[in-house]
Amino acid sequence: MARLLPSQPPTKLPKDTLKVFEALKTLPDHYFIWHHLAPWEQSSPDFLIVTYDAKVLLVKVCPAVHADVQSAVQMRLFGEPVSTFGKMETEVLERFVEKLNFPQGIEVATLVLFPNLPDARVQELRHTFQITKVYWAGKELLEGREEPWKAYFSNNPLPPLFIEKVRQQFSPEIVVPSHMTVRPQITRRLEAGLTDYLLDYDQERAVKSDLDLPEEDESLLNDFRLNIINGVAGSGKTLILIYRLRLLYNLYPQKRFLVLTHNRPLNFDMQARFARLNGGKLPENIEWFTFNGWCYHYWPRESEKWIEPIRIKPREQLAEEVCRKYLQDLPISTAMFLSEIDWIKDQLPMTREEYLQADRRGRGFGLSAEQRRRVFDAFSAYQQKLAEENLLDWGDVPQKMWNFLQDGTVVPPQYDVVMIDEAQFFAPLWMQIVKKLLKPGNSHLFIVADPTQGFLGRGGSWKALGIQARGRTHTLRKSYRTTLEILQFATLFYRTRVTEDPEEDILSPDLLNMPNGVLPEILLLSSSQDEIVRVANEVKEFVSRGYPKKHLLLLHTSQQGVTALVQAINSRLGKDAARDAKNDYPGDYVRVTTLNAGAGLESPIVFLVGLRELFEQEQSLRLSDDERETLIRDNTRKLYMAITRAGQRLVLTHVGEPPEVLSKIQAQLQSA
Ligand SMILES: Nc1ncnc2c1ncn2[C@@H]1O[C@H](COP(=O)(O)OP(=O)(O)OP(=O)(O)O)[C@@H](O)[C@H]1O
Repeated sequence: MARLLPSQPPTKLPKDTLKVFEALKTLPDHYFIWHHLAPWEQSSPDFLIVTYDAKVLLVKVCPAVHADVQSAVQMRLFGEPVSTFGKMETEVLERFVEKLNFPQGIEVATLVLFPNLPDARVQELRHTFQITKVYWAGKELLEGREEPWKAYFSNNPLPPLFIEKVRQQFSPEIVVPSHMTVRPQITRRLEAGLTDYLLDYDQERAVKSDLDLPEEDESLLNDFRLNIINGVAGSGKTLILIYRLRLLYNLYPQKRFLVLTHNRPLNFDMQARFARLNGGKLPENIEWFTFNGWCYHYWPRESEKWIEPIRIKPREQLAEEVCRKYLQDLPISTAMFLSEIDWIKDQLPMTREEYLQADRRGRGFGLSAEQRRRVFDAFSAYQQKLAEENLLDWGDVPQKMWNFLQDGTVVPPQYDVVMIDEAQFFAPLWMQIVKKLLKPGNSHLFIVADPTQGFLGRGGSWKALGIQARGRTHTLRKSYRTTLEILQFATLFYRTRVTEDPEEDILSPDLLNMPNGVLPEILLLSSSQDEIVRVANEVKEFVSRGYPKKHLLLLHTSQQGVTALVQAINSRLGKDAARDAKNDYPGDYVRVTTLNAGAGLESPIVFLVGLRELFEQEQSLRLSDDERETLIRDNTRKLYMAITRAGQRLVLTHVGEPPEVLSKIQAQLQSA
């Protein structure tokens, strides 16, 4: 069967186009066929067909029936202007080819297809109307045989760059303009006048599968339609989400959309990217939130006041106090206790009994039945203390929201489409809440994630998130963001430090054909102050060499570090030369943010700063073996994510001797 994209038409097609659609499907599988989609470009051929030997045919369907022909011929006989019979379709094809502006000798064949008329009649008319370049064909072509089609393709194969140009013009919905990508330009392409890229075939499939949104009265068999994209860092997941959103929004402009992320900088970044694709506009029926931001927005303030969640330090103190009182004699540190609190709050609200029975696999440390009882008592005491002081954890926000949804205090909007980026950071409870936001019976849930960057560290999996991923998942292994050196560095770093992973969710990148670049650089500094000064100077140097400020992204392990970096850069380059990416849309400034908030961002040049803090924690003598292992795994995922933010240059800074693993990997890459 031919490969057709999309494999199902998204909207109700005119019956004749649908007939052609179905007939094209029956061609053999070495035919690649695209159906015109971009709703903002009405006047286009309906189908683009490319054979395995690079021959190309553009097809426009003409719905004319016998009666139209009769009147057209009569009009002609009486010397009246000929009706639009077949003419409009022919002109669309001619204009398309003209716009391609190919040099002489490079030809693209074109065909108007008449599914309601016999071929003999169609040829007669073509002759009468003196059509020369564009072929016309009648309904016999739809009988499902390959042979008759062959006659309409041009004789010579089209060189690949020309095929790409045809595809760019035919499918604007998958064009990646140069300002939307960090992928380097290739001279050969530039010489051919190609500055933009296209989504690759797998990406395009991910954008275009299951685009149909049923009408209100047509329910899907399941609650909602699910699509998951699992992809390595930089494989275009965010891009795919945005492109799919643009398509769906244009196909169904009245529907209600929700885009959720885990962190604020990514949320701003996505809105900016979408606006750029959408003529600078952010439509009102698309809502953009971080998950917590959504809860904040829909919080029922009239029944329960919003309380600003407790900050990290006082939270640790509170947990330490409780730990000392309830868990002192057990090998459970404050960090473990806090992690257990987070885990409990990530699940649907749990009673004591449910916690004692809960499946804690993948948590990194085991607890006996007695220890569980004690931990739950400590947890209850912790909750009690929070309540007494009128405080709240971030983890309580979704817990409360769940209850509000259950008892009807909050009646949430019902979205037709919910899209989640960086879903690896979503907790099971968040997913349960998301499911409640989907319009029952006819909605879409589209999820993109890179498990390597996230959730396995929290003991998660799609299953644990309540998501039936089987058969609904697309996998993307090719990274477009970064260089071979940077991706190899990230992969080696990951593999050296995390050896035993439940392999099912780990994705190995496809390193073939990746562009080369410089090796990641490791700067060693003598103090944290030196580190800030050095990085600020390096930034100044890049800017003075002409690099745009927005091409620099700095990720620091701590919020204080972020503030110090912003100040140091601004004192060198002027007010607002650097800003915390958590608070703003991307602009012409150096983005600085915490390592955690860096997920989903990217930049040609990336600095990772304050790494000592991260590695030092791992050496702490207070950690049990289990805890150390968990921490190493979490830090590794975090750093893997951070390293893969870089497009072309990566600089890591470390105060004092770097951990062996960094020097080892660098040496390994240098000798390769
Ligand atoms: N086919 C493509 N052609 C050109 N550029 C591409 C293509 N696919 C992706 N890109 C670019 O590669 C970069 C990475 O894409 P994106 O941010 O969507 O990846 P991601 O999978 O979401 O990454 P991560 O999970 O690491 O944040 C972006 O600059 C994007 O525009």
